[in-house]
Amino acid sequence: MGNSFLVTTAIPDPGLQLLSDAGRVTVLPEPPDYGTLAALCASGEYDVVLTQLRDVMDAPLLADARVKGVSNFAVGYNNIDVEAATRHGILVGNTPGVLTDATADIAMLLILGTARRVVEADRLVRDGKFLGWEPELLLGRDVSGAVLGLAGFGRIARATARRALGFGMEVLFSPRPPGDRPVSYQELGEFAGKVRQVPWNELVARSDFLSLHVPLNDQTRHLVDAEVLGRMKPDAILINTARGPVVDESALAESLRNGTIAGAGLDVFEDEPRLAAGLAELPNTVLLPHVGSATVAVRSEMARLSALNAVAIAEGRTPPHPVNHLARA
Ligand SMILES: NC(=O)C1=CN([C@@H]2O[C@H](COP(=O)(O)OP(=O)(O)OC[C@H]3O[C@@H](n4cnc5c(N)ncnc54)[C@H](O)[C@@H]3O)[C@@H](O)[C@H]2O)C=CC1
Ligand SMILES: O=CC(=O)O
Repeated sequence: MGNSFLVTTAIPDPGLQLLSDAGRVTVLPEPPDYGTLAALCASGEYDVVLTQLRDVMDAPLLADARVKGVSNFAVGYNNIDVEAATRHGILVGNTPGVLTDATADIAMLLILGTARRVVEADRLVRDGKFLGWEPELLLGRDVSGAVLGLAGFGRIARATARRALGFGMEVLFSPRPPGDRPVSYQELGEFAGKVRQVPWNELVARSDFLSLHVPLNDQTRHLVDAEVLGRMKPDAILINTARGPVVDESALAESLRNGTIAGAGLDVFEDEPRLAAGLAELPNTVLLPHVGSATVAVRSEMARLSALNAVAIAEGRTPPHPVNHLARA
């Protein structure tokens, strides 16, 4: 019972129970700012810190941290400098898989919601402006037959492809944009013959819906910038459930304003919780507050995985979902 865990924000059951079965647990009353988190990590009082994706664990913080590990309550770990963690002998864990379907549901919801103008339609009814069926009221666009372009072809992209095929969409993908990586027939698995790999430039030019499913890192930051937006079809819609900074959000707002592209469905923002100037006023957007994994069952599974990672690290074992590996002494 010598283990000690720092939890930066309370997590659902059974996470805290699993941690307290294995040691002493400190849950911070409110999300810590950078300085507070750095001081707590440097205090030597905690074996493992259980972080949220807004907790910045950068190289200077990790250099001074006296912890064995960081367990991130998320599959994405762009908030952690993993290279620095490895250098300082700090293990990192994440929560892959359990949130794949829920996040793909949100990608599909954004595709349907932008295509069928759901926010505008809802507002019209609530504003008392629905005066009865009209032949040309709020005409949207068809999803069936439209081309869905997937940037990335990992877990969430594949789950989105599965849904899109069910809706009769044509699915193209580019596995590691902006570069290329051939995906073998074998690797395509259930998708062989159903989806097609194309180079990034072709994906951008051909997609009616371009949906982003890459992690945020140095190669993917601003993957979609003004130049890429300018090469999309004027009636195309951008969907982002990955990370905000994968898109240059100011350039996106401008492109939506001036009709370079037709719409955007966003679950993530470049500087959360702030939005780029003007984005919230644009009617051709569906904007969600980063709720890709937000179901009761999924958050509970994420809590379980992040706690299991934390306990394993504290006890000197390899976590069930490691992001890095340390060289053996
Ligand atoms: N909106 C939300 O609430 C959620 C957002 N996410 C985001 O979705 C991302 C994808 O999650 P998964 O599909 O589970 O990940 P994954 O690791 O299964 O798939 C990532 C894909 O991106 C590709 N990729 C392209 N460029 C890359 C690069 N430069 N470096 C590394 N990989 C590159 C990989 O090859 C792979 O096909 C997460 O990293 C996270 O940022 C994940 C869960 C919920
Ligand atoms: O954005 C959420 C994640 O799990 O990553």
